[in-house]
Parts: sequence; C-alpha cells; structure tokens
Amino acid sequence: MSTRPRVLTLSCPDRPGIVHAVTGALVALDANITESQQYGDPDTGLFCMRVAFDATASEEALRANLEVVAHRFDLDWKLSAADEPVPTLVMCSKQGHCLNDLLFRHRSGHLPVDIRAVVSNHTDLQPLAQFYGIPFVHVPVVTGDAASKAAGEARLLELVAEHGAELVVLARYMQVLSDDLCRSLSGRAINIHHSFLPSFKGARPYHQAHARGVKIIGATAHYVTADLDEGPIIEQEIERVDHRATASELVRLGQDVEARTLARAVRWHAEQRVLLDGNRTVVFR
Ligand SMILES: Nc1nc2c(c(=O)[nH]1)N[C@@H](CN(C=O)c1ccc(C(=O)N[C@@H](CCC(=O)O)C(=O)O)cc1)CN2
Repeated sequence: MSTRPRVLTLSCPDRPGIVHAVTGALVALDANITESQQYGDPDTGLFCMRVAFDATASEEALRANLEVVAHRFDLDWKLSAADEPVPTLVMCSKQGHCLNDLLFRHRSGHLPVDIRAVVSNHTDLQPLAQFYGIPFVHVPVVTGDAASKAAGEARLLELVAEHGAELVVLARYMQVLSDDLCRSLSGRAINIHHSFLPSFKGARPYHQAHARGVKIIGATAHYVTADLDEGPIIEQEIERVDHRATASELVRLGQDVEARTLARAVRWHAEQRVLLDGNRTVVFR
C-alpha cells in the first residue's frame, strides 16, 4: 500500500501522558512522525497538538486506534490528508489587492487550497477571476436591505454546499455577515481586517489611524465571528509610517501588508496549523 501524508490535530484538557498515548497509537500502525508540536496553555488548561506523519495504514485503522486515545483523554481531534488542497471560496467586494495576491499564489502552487469560485457583491473583479480561470459568482447585496442581505447569504451557503467548500476567505469583502451565517461558518471563515487589531475596528481603519497620528499601521487576519473584527486572531503584520503619509498613502502602503498577512493565515489554516483556544489561536507554524 502507498504511504500517505496526514495531519492529526487535537485539543483536550491538559494532563500527563497525552503525547505518549497519541504517538504510541500512531507508531503501533507503523506511522512515521515527521513533525510534532504541542502546547499546554497554563491559563486555560487546554492542551493542543499537531502531528504530521506518513502512514500506509488505512484511514479506518488510524481512526480506530485514535478513537481509543480520544476516549481516554477526551480529545477534540481531526485527522486530515495532507496532500489534498482545501476546497475554498474567496469573497471580495471592490478592492482587488488581496484577491489578486491569493489567486497568484494559488496559481503558483504556493497555497494548499483549491479555489472553487470567487464570490462578490460587485462585478468589478470579475475580469481578475476570469484571468485566472476561476468561476466568478456575482451575489449582489443592497446595503441596509435585510431581505437582500438574507438572500445573498442564502446564495453563499448554496455555493458552499455546491463546491464542498471547507474554507471561506473574506478578501476585503465589505459586508457584515449575519450571526446565523457566522455560526454556519464558525472556524472556517477568515477575514483580513486592515488594521492592527484591536485598534481601529470597523470601517475605514486607515482614516481612523491617520486621524490618530499613528507611527505604525497593520493588518490582522482573523476568524469571522458575530462580533465584528473580534474573532480569534490568526496572523498580524505591521509597517512603520510617519507624519508625511496621507490617509490615502496609508491605504496604499497597507495593501501589501494585508495581502501577505491573509496569505499566511490561509496557508496555515489549510495546513491545519491553527487551533482554537477560546478566543485566541495556537499557531504551529
Ligand atoms: N460578522 C462579521 N462580518 C464581517 C466581519 C466580522 O468580523 N464579522 N469582518 C468584516 C470585514 N470588515 C472589516 O474588516 C468590515 C466590512 C464591512 C463593514 C461595514 O460596515 N459594512 C456595511 C456595508 C458597507 C458597504 O456597503 O460598502 C454593512 O455591512 O452594512 C465593516 C467592517 C466582513 N464581515
């Protein structure tokens, strides 16, 4: 039988013996562990672990062995194939810098995702998706019109189901998602906010920052939750600025920071490197 690369991620109440039990269950099936990281949070008592391994054993055999450990240690666990790109939808509005970056990295084979479609509430970025040969779906949303927003979100969920999307990336998508949609996409919707959160939440953060006279701007990639821009932070990056930069120049300077930050967050999520620890993340980079 051929060897397949896999990734096991888990979290559980911390106690002695977890690593020994988990690695023992894998080695008992001749798995070769290629990467192993773990962290015990002293504040929450949560233990997180990520194990990458090669195994010829069947998925069923691996799961059977791991179920025994899961029962003993009350694991919340996930076993993934490491050689299958994650089916993904990318959502955008009118700003194309993050979408462009993701599509280029995807085309270059540098992102372990399978971008099934670009979904937008505007048509401005349809040519960009077409250039990369990615289906573009226009889902208009009239701001302030509840029926329009509900219909748009229903269409998005249809697209998630149609494409088997396991990840939704908000690449400067400028509509607030409803609480219900956030629940449906919990832990699998990533947004890029164009500020170094928790500073400057909400709309026009660069203009807020310019008015405050900041000397650093930044970007934050986070999971989407019902609390706007409050979701668990996955990755952040900053850039120095000074008094000479206008608000428009901050917007321009921030674009590359946003794109790099989002790309790292998407890659780490797709590689199963991000685990949730309450409203924080543990990132096994
Ligand atoms: N439920 C959530 N939805 C969204 C989040 C989130 O964290 N939770 N992140 C935002 C992105 N975002 C800032 O990064 C943001 C987007 C949109 C708005 C906003 O006020 N939008 C208006 C419409 C604006 C327009 O039509 O141009 C609105 O939805 O009424 C604020 C912040 C993505 N969604």
